[in-house]
Amino acid sequence: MAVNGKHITVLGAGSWGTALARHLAVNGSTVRLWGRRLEQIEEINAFRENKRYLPGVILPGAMLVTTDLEQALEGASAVVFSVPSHTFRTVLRQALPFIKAETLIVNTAKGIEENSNLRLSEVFAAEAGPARLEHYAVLSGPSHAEEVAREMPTAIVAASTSPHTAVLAQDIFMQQNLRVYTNPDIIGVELGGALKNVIALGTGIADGLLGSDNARAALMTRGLAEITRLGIVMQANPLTFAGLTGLGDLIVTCISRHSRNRRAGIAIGQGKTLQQALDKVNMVVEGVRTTRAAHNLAAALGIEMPITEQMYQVLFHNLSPQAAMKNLMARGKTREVEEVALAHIKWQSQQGIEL
Ligand SMILES: NC(=O)C1=CN([C@@H]2O[C@H](COP(=O)(O)OP(=O)(O)OC[C@H]3O[C@@H](n4cnc5c(N)ncnc54)[C@H](O)[C@@H]3O)[C@@H](O)[C@H]2O)C=CC1
Ligand SMILES: O=C(CO)COP(=O)(O)O
Repeated sequence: MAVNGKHITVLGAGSWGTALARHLAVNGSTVRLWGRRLEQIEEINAFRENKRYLPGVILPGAMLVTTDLEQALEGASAVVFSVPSHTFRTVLRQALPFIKAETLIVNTAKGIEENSNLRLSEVFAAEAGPARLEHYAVLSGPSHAEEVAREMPTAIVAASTSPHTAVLAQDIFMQQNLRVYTNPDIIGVELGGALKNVIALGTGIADGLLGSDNARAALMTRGLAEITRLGIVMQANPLTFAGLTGLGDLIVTCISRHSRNRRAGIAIGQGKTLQQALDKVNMVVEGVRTTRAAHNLAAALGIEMPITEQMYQVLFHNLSPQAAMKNLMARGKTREVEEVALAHIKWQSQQGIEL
């Protein structure tokens, strides 16, 4: 069943939900946007603009914007979740009674659930039942809301364990200024999208502290190496981390002025506390919770993630950014790519790919 041109509901009226709702409406779908805060929804309806989260972007007049979840979801042929990852389980639970079993679900949040350390597709399977994963896709990649809403050329990925579902998600978002690729590796796509935020907080801290291009490049590249190391053990395809949802998103988040994670990191690097940095950004900074989850996952799986470890100490145990940088530079000698290359070969043989 094609979805394009039908009713699509976007849950979450923050910057990403608002930008995607606009995009889908411009792309020819009938769109409803749901947000939980009445005051904010009334303001969007009055001005056709989300002044707090996406100022300067005017929304199409025909789009229904509401706080009524049942009204938003009635008859929806696709539901796009654009809420922060730590609220995904709660919003999903509230929404599921109004969503038919065969409805396409697209999750755009980037995070790992704290405490359970579950990827969000695992949270979905736990709440909706594993059979519905067949209708579940993840949309991820380098895509700041501020630019997608202004139709800047952007390339992203729709990932699903079902090739048919990945193509359905690809079809509803694909447009002349938004190229959507498919990828069956949902594990790698979810991990790349979540873990790049930890590294972007780190490069932000280094930017705030030192303003060094060399340090930023070192953290990005070695950050990708440790993301890949964890991903391989979690059964991701190592090549996914070299793609849009890995390297691509890491680049944009570590260099963009729009990045919340980068901006929070810069504030910390300049001497602000974590709370002061979060107050300054005043939007969701996913990398903070993800740092804790990644730290716990790495410990549970016995994976070395030195940058994540230092980030964990800075964010939650008052280690100074200076000391964290010193600790990273003082690590013992090691090799660059051999372990990742060996893990890739092992992964290929596990998948039955002939070498
Ligand atoms: N902003 C961007 O450019 C992009 C964001 N994302 C991801 O999308 C997700 C949402 O991020 P943003 O829209 O940027 O966040 P945001 O900070 O702009 O907005 C968050 C929205 O979620 C709402 N919210 C908070 N708690 C809620 C709850 N319990 N129930 C319902 N709504 C709740 C807030 O009221 C607000 O409308 C995050 O996981 C982010 O990583 C992904 C790609 C791009
Ligand atoms: O994921 C994003 C861009 O692809 C958004 O990153 P920030 O949350 O750091 O703004």
